[in-house]
Amino acid sequence: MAIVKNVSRAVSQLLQSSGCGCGISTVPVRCIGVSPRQVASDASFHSVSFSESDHPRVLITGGLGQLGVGLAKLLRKRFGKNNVILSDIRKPADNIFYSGPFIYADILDYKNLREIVVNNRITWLFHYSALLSAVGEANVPLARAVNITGLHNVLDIAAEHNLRLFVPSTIGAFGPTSPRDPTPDLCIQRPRTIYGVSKVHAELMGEYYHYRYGLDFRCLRYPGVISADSQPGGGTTDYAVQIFHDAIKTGKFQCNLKPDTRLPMMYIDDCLKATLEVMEAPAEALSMRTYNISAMSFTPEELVQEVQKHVPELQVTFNVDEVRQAIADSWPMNFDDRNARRDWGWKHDYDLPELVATMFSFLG
Ligand SMILES: NC(=O)c1ccc[n+]([C@@H]2O[C@H](COP(=O)([O-])OP(=O)(O)OC[C@H]3O[C@@H](n4cnc5c(N)ncnc54)[C@H](O)[C@@H]3O)[C@@H](O)[C@H]2O)c1
Ligand SMILES: C[C@@H](O)[C@H](N)C(=O)O
Repeated sequence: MAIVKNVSRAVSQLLQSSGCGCGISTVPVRCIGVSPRQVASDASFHSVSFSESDHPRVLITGGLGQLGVGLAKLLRKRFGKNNVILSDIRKPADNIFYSGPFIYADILDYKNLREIVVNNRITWLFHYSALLSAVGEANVPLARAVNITGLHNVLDIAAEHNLRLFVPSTIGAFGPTSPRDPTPDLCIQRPRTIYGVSKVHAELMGEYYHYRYGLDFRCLRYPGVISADSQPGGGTTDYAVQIFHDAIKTGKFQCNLKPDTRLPMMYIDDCLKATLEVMEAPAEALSMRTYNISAMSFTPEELVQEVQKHVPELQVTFNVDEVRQAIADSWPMNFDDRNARRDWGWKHDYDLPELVATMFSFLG
């Protein structure tokens, strides 16, 4: 009976505690271990287990997708090649395999993931594994497993081993009842895709673990990301990458969204820069744990006009994919990222003309 009273007193203190959550590591409920995997009671609140002068030891999950290889490159430049381990369940191409440490890691295999974290003394984890919006709708059970069960494994391991954890969220975490122009950080979030639902779940679970167990959880809501040297993994914004390849290869592009569908977008370098910056930001600068980030917002029509400045002969037709269109129509048109700009100095480098010029100079 006494234990029950202590627990409920601790829980109510915890729920009443504001923003920073300092001192939560002493809350006795953590020792009792409500977490199925017994989060360690001595986990320090700001979970940096390396000294400030040391480099973090980094693991990237789902690293062979559109964003992971670029992130590994950026982090290796900053922290040293051998301090950044790229992982996935797919086989890496030769150039990736020989560019730095690569390891097999299935995020659904809790023990394997924990072993990797322990054996490699990981201190920072970037959790990129996911099924994106369009492929998620095509395979809901798999999306649920990877995006939700996988996240649970990652959260528990991160809390248990005192990791700083980055989980990307997305414009897809909003839905038709959210304000769309612009979409602020805090508003109604009722997405209608399994991808969006799993990302809202990730935001909430990460923040819950932060306040409850002191997990150093950091999250950015990415816009649609555009890159030249990596292919997107089955999202609604993929058209904005495909157009460049088709313009160069065939001079013909078939767009699967309506010409006036406005969505927030970002060049990959800005996206990865923001990711590193928020991970390096001092904890006291972060008034929130989940931030919108924004750079530009355009429609297929506007993108085509800009692309045609470089490839005037490009022929464009529209063949709307109903699933993707319905998703896009429920997403933000413009993203309000004032909090990121104020708290940790976020600033994008690429607008639409700069992005298009960069893509063409990269793709030749
Ligand atoms: N690319 C974008 O436009 C964008 C926008 C917003 C948010 N994000 C988020 O950023 C992250 C990275 O996105 P991306 O575009 O590189 O995704 P992607 O689809 O290109 O890559 C995801 C990777 O996850 C891997 N994966 C799938 N199941 C796995 C499992 N069981 N264990 C380990 N890995 C597994 C896949 O093999 C794949 O390489 C995702 O979480 C995504 O939601 C991306
Ligand atoms: C926006 C983002 O999360 C992804 N590119 C998708 O379209 O699903």
